[in-house]
Amino acid sequence: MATAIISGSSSRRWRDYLELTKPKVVALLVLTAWVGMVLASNSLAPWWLLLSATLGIGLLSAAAAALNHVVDQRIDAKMARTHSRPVARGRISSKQAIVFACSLAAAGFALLYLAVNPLTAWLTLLSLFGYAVVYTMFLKRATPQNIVIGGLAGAMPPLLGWTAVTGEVHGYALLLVMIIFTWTPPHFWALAIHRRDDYARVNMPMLPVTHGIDFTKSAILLYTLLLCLVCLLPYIVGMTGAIYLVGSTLLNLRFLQYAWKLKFAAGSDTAMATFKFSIVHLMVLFLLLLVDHYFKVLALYVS
Ligand code: HEM
Ligand SMILES: CC(C)=CCC/C(C)=C/CC/C(C)=C/COP(=O)(O)OP(=O)(O)O
Repeated sequence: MATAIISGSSSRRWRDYLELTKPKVVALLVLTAWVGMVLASNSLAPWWLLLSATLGIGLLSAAAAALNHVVDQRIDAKMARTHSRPVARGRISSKQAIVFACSLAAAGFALLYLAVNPLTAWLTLLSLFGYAVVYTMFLKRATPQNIVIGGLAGAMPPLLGWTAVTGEVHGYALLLVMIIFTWTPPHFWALAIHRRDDYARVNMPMLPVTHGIDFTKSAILLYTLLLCLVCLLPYIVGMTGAIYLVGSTLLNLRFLQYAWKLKFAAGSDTAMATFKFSIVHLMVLFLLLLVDHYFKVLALYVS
């Protein structure tokens, strides 16, 4: 009985620490970093480099997410979506969460610096700073453009993956960053429409609170259109081939359909459905980039 209680509570604790790291978000961030690593070269980098870069970028992203839980604990406690988070509820103290985040960050930075390269280590640390400090502590509370500007931190991983393999910043990697940067507003504002009252209650100046739901729907539609154009760029500059072009166009048309419905024929669940689709969209888009790349490399070997 006692063992069951102890193991029950230690597994709860373990899950609380895992929750601090926003594992699903970090998983998608790491996937986009992987795409940067793979597309950076026609041959696969050594396995130890890929592993160190994946772990390092993942650890620093997880640390950034944990710091966000500490900074936001008061507002998290008041919002329905976040009220049961471990720091907001007091199951993990601020001090414990900070020690946890700093340990992850130190391990991730050391791994990147020593096993990958200093450029990647510093750029990843800058992304952590951009999210945990610039976005969470300042922008989020200051302007409805918070997630547009702050979105740059979350858009960085493809560039981090690219520099991990090549040691330099390349225009192609910046195109991948631009894709995530333009994807972020429709991704977040769709959720913010659904959760508008939550954000209003804690005085967060999110776009649906400051400019209304109708304005936000127009902004989502316009950013989704912009995203369709930005997604064409990798094909136009010769970075990707026909598989990517066809696949990304189909995905973007579907995203556009969601955004159109949200603006002109929304039901009570359309905003949430759009938010959920945004995640599938980005994941499939980046998997498509991988598939397209492997076909391109295969064609090179065959010819
Ligand atoms: C400033 C930029 C961003 C903002 C403000 C934002 C906001 C959010 C919010 C509020 C949620 C809901 C979380 C929850 O319910 O616990 C969420 C979920 C999610 N976001 Fe973002 N996001 C951003 C960027 C990104 C990026 C860059 C990625 C990945 C590349 C991403 C991937 C995800 C995923 C996978 C989920 C689902 C998490 C789950 O179901 O637990 N987000 N996002
Ligand atoms: C090193 C590196 C690449 C850092 C990026 C880290 C990171 C976790 C980016 C994702 C962005 C995100 C989940 C924003 C939501 O924050 P929020 O506070 O608006 O959402 P919440 O209310 O759910 O906490």
